[in-house]
Parts: sequence; structure tokens; C-alpha cells
Amino acid sequence: MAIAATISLSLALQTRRFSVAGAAPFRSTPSLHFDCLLSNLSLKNPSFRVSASSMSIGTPDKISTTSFLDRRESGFVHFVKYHGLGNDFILVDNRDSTEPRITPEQAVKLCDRNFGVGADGVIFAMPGTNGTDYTMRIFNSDGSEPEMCGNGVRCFARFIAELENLHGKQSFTVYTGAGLIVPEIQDDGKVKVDMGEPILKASDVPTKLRANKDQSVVKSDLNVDGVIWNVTCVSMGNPHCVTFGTKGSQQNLTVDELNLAAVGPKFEHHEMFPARTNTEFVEVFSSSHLKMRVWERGAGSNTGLWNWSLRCGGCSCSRRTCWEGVARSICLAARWRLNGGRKTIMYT
Ligand SMILES: N[C@H](CCC[C@H](N)C(=O)O)C(=O)O
Repeated sequence: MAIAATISLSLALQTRRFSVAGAAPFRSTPSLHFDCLLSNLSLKNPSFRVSASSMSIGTPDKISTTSFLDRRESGFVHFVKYHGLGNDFILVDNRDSTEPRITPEQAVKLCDRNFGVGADGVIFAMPGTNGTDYTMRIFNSDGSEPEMCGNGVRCFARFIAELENLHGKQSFTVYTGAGLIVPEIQDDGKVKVDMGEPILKASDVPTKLRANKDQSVVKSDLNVDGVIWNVTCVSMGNPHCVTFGTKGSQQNLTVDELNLAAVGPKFEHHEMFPARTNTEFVEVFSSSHLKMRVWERGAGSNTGLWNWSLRCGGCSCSRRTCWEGVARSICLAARWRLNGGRKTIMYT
């Protein structure tokens, strides 16, 4: 059962904000809980072996998550898996320590889809920082640590509600690498999250591409192995490069034909992106229908094509920023069909 979630950004004078509603954070395998014996976490390394010491399967009402989450055997890492629109994460209760209880190297092993649990990243619910209620840290599946994750923070909010046994309308402050985030659990279970405003200033994305429009990079040239792509760069707290195709191409980009595994890493690791980048490849069918594929920084490509938008929360917002630029139409809301659920992006 997908619980729709709304991400809406607080308004601010003269800025454009996103409000995104999408099918979102719930345990992708609602009651499949793993106790992972950390000391034996071994993947591809003989001295390290994953042992799912216990696995409970059943409908949520049969398994008391409170009893599961209360378990604190030493040497175990308890986690719950969530996904938001297909962007899946391992969530770890880390509220008792300011240090993540697993290392980036162990996160890589846990995220391995063949030898581990499998996920796009590991998210830690940690004690607050500078007076916030909580801190969210995330390790991508390659072990790198991004500043922020749109879908991840939606899953985080639901996880906190579960950990703290919150019901009804709730709100709390979360410290992230991209600044303060304020998720609100709604009466109907939706999650409203203030994600901050899109950052367009080239040096803040960051990108080394020369700004060509009000300190921003809009439909600029990016040479990738001799092919010149039109790219627009934006940060949603993490860097994004959005492209609608190559320079001078008459017809639009055909995302179905993209060899994402080949071209994605070339964008991600391009010298013009000092912090690497998430890349959104967008095909335009009409002024109201897009198709997109994403190569996600530190997590690779998604498993399939997404109409309108992608699993990536931040990616959807970043693409919407560019889409406004391309479509020159300021829509109040656009409903996006996603394989993982529905999403509405509002841009005000
Ligand atoms: N791997 C991304 C973080 C998650 C981005 C995306 N999944 C989202 O929902 O915003 C990065 O390193 O920037």
C-alpha cells in the first residue's frame, strides 16, 4: 500500500518553490525485517558474511514493529527497508549516537543487490544537531555521502513516525547536509517536507561550466566524449545536470535508446562537476508529457523508464526547474505518473 506523500516547500518572497506529492515512503516489503549480524557482515570477503539472523514475514498488523525496533542485541544492526517511488533505502535507528553505526564500506556491502540487502542507500536517523529534533545522514550505495535526498527524507519522516510511535499530524526538524528540513506527517499519513529552494548559481551547484544566464548554466554545451549535450545545472541541495538532448539534434532525445550504464558515469564523473552529479535525461513528447531516465550520483541508474518523472525526488524537482525554463510555462501543479507511484510537482 503506497502512502502518498506531499513535499511542499515554504514560500519565500521572489523565489520559486516546489511542492511535490508522490506515492512514497513505506516499507517496500512492509513487514520484512532483517536483523543483520554486523560482525559477520561479509560480502565478497571471506571474513565477512551476511547472516540474516532472523527474518519475520507477515502483514504489518501481525508483526509488532515496536518490539522489533526495541531489540538491541549487541553486534546487530537492525534496519527497516523503505522505498519512495522505487528509490529504496535501508533505514537505521541511530538516535543513540552521533556516529553512524555502520561505515560507508559496510553500507556498500549492505546495498549490494546480489550479495547484500540491496538498496540505493543507507539512511541514519540520528540525534539532532544545533537544536534540531533529528539529524539525517545518508550513504549512497557506492559509499559516498550526499548532502540530501528528496525521496530519502520522505522515508526518513515515516521511519521517525514509526520509531516514535507518532500518530496523526506531527512535525519535526531535521538537520541534513543541505540544511534544515521540516517534515510534517499529515492526518492522512502523507508527509509534507520543506526541501528548500532550487539553487541555480553555477558555483553553488557546483559546476565549472561557465554561467550563461544570470550566473546560472542554462542549455549550455557539455562535451561528453566528443558529443555536445545541452545541459542545465541546478542543485536541490545535491547537484543535478538536466539534459533534453544533444546540440543541434532536430528530434528530441529518445531516452529508451540511451545506454545509461555507458553514458551516465561519464556525466557523473565529468570534470565540469567537482562534486560529481546526478543526471536527468529527459524526452519531451509535448508541453505536458515528459519521459525521463536518471543516472543517480553514487547509486547508478534506476531500473526502468519513468513517465513524467523519476524515482528521484530531488531529480524531479531539478528537472521541473529546467522544464519551466524550456516550457516557459509556470504551472501551479503537474501530475507525474511514476512506475513507483504518483507524484505531483507544484512550482510556485
Ligand atoms: N544519490 C543522490 C542522493 C539521492 C538523490 C535522489 N535519490 C533524491 O531523491 O533526491 C546524490 O548523491 O546526490
